[in-house]
Amino acid sequence: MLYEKAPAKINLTLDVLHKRDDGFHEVEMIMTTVDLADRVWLRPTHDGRITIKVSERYVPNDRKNLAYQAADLLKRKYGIYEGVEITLDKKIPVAAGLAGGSSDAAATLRGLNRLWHLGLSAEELAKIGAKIGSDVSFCVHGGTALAKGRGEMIQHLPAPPNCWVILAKPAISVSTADIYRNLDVSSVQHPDTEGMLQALKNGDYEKMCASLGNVLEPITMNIHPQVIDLKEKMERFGADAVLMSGSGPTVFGFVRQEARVSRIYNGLKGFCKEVHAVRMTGERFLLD
Ligand SMILES: C[C@](O)(CO)[C@H](O)COP(=O)(O)OP(=O)(O)OC[C@H]1O[C@@H](n2ccc(N)nc2=O)[C@H](O)[C@@H]1O
Ligand SMILES: Nc1ncnc2c1ncn2[C@@H]1O[C@H](COP(=O)(O)OP(=O)(O)OP(=O)(O)O)[C@@H](O)[C@H]1O
Repeated sequence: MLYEKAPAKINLTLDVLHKRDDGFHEVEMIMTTVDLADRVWLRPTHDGRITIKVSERYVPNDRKNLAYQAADLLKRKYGIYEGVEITLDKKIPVAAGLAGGSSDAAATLRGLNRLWHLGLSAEELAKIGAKIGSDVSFCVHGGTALAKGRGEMIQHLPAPPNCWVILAKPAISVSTADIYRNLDVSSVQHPDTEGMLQALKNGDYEKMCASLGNVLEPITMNIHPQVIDLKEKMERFGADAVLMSGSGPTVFGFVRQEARVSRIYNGLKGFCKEVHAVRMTGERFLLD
């Protein structure tokens, strides 16, 4: 039995440059991993099958599961006869904008690379991962990165300055495809990606807070006003800066002062079931 950690990501910036001919959007976004992680166990079996065990009600346990797709891709590509039982212990909220499914798929790729002795590099795994979803390539590497293209072109960046991150997910589900579909590319307010790159390079907390931006935020807020409400509450409770992650609906807030963390956490817990206080790990997966 082999274990892999599958951490969530947040978007420090998310910009859309244009809509491509293949229907996807050309993005430019800065992502970083946080220490809220699913746990993935891989057990070799002799029946040649891929099986998924997961207790979360809303997570599929068949080929719709992104971890299944990851195993299936590797198995076919490298002609593996062995089977594998994949057990997912979900800690990352589902359909939250935190790349939970993508990270499970990425962890499965890293784990099966070890279990099946494939000897693939992180770059090779990330390329395979891109076939499953746009966020999988980043999740294979983890850490902090600028992602371009559909999300699969990765440039590594320094870890963000140290602070607390409060994550809060309203009890609604958001379809990423719907949000992109509702985006009018000609009218987006582009975030300050350059400012964020400088903030990371210089370890500048204030500049990081000032440079947060996500072009999908107003789209999701328009459809789900609960996200506006949550962002306002987090700001009022004392977060230094607040933004929606990915296509939402999770909202995250940065806080440096320890005393404020519990105030914000407890304040939000009153009306939001899924609240977490985490750190940005900056931890990158280096494969040998
Ligand atoms: C919102 C983000 O999570 C930010 O990190 C990603 O851009 C989306 O990543 P993801 O959920 O892995 O996305 P995918 O599963 O590849 O695509 C879901 C849907 O989102 C839309 N999509 C996604 C990525 C992209 N660059 N342009 C798009 O238009 C497409 O309609 C696609 O059918
Ligand atoms: N391993 C998995 N964990 C969670 N959901 C999964 C998984 N595999 C497939 N899914 C499906 O994917 C949908 C989106 O879940 P996920 O948690 O990956 O969304 P997300 O955090 O919004 O992802 P992203 O930020 O990449 O857009 C779920 O509703 C579920 O049906």
